[in-house]
Amino acid sequence: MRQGKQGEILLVSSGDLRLSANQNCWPAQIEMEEQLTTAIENLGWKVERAHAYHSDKKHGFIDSQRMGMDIFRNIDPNQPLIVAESVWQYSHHVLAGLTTHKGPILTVANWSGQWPGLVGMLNLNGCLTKAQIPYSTLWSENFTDQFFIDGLQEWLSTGKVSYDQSHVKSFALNKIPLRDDKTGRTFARALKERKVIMGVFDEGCMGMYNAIIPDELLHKTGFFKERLSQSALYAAMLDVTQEEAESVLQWLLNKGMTFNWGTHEATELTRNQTLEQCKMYIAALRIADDFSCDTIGIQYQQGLKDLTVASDLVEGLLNNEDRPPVFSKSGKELYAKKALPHFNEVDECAGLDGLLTYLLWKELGMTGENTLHDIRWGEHYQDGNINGFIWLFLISGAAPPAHFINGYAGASSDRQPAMYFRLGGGTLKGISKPGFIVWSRVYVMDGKLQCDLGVGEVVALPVEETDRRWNETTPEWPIMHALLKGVNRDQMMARHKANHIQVVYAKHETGAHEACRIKAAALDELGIKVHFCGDVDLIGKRNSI
Ligand SMILES: C[C@H](O)[C@@H](O)[C@@H](O)C(=O)CO
Repeated sequence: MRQGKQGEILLVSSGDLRLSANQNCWPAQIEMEEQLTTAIENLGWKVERAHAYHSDKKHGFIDSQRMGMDIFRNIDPNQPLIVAESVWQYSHHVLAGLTTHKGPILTVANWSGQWPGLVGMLNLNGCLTKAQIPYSTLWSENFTDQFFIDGLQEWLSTGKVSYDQSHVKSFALNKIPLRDDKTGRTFARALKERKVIMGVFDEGCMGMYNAIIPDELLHKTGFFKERLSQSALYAAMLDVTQEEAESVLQWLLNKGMTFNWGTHEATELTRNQTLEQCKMYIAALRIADDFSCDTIGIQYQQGLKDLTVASDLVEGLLNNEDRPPVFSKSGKELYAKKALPHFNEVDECAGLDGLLTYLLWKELGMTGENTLHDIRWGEHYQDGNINGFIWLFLISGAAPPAHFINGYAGASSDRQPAMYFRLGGGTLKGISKPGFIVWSRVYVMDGKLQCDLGVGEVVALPVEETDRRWNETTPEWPIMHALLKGVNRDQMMARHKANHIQVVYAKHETGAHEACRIKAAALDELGIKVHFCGDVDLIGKRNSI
């Protein structure tokens, strides 16, 4: 073990498992580390990188759990340590080492949308929270702004950063109208009594320890996992006929959806890749039906990615009520006229939330199509109508067409970026329509299931601004421009315990507040500790939904 030096900060950076992603994103990491190092040195400290650049791999990320463990074995566990992120990373690469690290831990990301670095850091924060490892977290555009410097200074001198969390209100300590409370609780009691099945196609995705709900916690909510295998999904795909796949595709074409097909499999989306996705869509519904699943999650990123095309088109369709009909081998229509809520990247926290929301919204007489997005980035935006911090919610491939401006006709399928998705497959992409949403996140903290939720507004930005935001991030993925009511950027970043955020539309603003209160009561009834975030009208108009 290397003995730490006084006044020295250790720096580690976790990366992807995929060599192509690590190589592609490495220049952004170098730039970020240089800026971060300058900021730390300006405050009189030295920075020592705890692992070197690999000249053979052509990047300097930790790219496996074992590598992370070995690096942590060789450092002084009492030294202050920064995990610096500017790319999407697998948290388990560093989680093992961080579990035994005793010195102060700070996670830092650059405020950039270029690669999912903020997303990677938020995932690590969720994992550290679930693992009950103390940490602080900071973010910055160029590492010279006052918020960042003050936070860094505080961390260097006390080992902690304090945040303004005045936007958070405990559900338990606040009253909501009796009627909303009753509606939420009655719904939740019925769900818990019937019990529901969450079909998990290979648990755990890309090191997202935070996304796995321990069975002991989950069972208390009335949710139970059916552990399914992606091998079975692939086998079931082989059983789907070409005609069945063609009829799904034809249905989508009839709805006016655009497929940006080319011919070069390695870099372009092809018609064959889309048909393979249509087979996966049919196979997923058949397996879900075999096991009577109420919701399913396909992991894709490990295992299935080496065999077949991306699952995104499938995921977006499953999350939509109006979707191509699928029949069992005996001719029964499966999940007719219903969504089969899908949790991307087998994020079980999103699965619990997604199903509950879908069913509750139906009960309240609304359409409950919902999805998770990554919290990818955001910037202040101002024009004649809008003046606020507009988050860029983006997910790696799919959102339900019901969320998009012009539905299916506003949706397109673009080839998944080759550095993440070697075998291609298309996304289900569109621009989320303006309107009011309830946002939420279920997470594990202090050994308990907890949930943050609030009200937001999706805004329509001018085409050029949407395109600019897409071009600054990943233009192949679906986008939502969201304004979160009463929560500023730094409050959100300090508080949020996951890379993902769940979103569902309400009919109008008062309806969103009412639905948010009812959902909070339902979650509370399931035994989940609930926190309102930002401006949620706790008194509200009744019967506004
Ligand atoms: C393709 C990438 O790995 C994505 O899967 C990643 O950015 C995420 O979406 C993480 O939630």
